Amino acid sequence: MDHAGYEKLSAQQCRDLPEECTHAAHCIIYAHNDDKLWGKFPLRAAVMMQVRFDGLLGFPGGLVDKGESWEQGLNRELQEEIALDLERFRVEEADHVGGYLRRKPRLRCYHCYVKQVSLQEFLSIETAAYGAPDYGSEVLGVMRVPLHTLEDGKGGLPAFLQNRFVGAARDQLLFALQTTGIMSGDDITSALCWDSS
Ligand SMILES: O=c1[nH]cnc2c1ncn2[C@@H]1O[C@H](COP(=O)(O)OP(=O)(O)O)[C@@H](O)[C@H]1O
Ligand SMILES: [Mn+2]
Ligand SMILES: [Mn+2]
Ligand SMILES: [Mn+2]
Repeated sequence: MDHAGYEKLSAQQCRDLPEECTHAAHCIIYAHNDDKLWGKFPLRAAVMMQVRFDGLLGFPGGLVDKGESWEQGLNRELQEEIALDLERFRVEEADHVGGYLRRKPRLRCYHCYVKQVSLQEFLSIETAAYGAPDYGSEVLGVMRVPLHTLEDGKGGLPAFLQNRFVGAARDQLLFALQTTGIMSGDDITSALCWDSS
């Protein structure tokens, strides 16, 4: 069991969930980034997160409505929240990497999708987000996750991970950073240093 009471499910296990399960789906959009902060600290990648209406950090996406497939619900939410150009960047079933299951107060699976784009495309998605229907209400800011660690061993990702995340978003971020190869397991463990200090 992951912390915060979620069970991590593989994509296949998600497909075996019972009928009564409700679903949410969120997407981790990222691009590899070879730039360096001050020519020194590799930025590694651009990974999109948002400041939500509830003050917590999360990924774009949301509840899948009745009658929608997970992908239909997610693409609708991405259009609402970041004005994603679905002609160019529609999220597909193949982008589904698994889910986080909660049994209480109701059975609900929080599906995680990961979509890689080029840095150029990422920039176009970012700028379009300010024109999204939900921008300024449900979505109060679009940001990139700092993936570097400063010399003090705390600035950058360690400090960022001290923020308040919604639901399983923090687990999903760490899972995606590792499975995409953006960061090694060791890098991630050291970024969690703050938790142990
Ligand atoms: O980024 C995320 N990762 C995992 N779960 C999330 C994330 N954002 C929100 N959730 C969870 O999913 C539920 C529905 O998501 P959201 O608040 O985005 O719905 P909406 O966009 O349809 O209003 C939230 O109540 C929260 O528990
Ligand atoms: Mn919604
Ligand atoms: Mn929404
Ligand atoms: Mn949402």
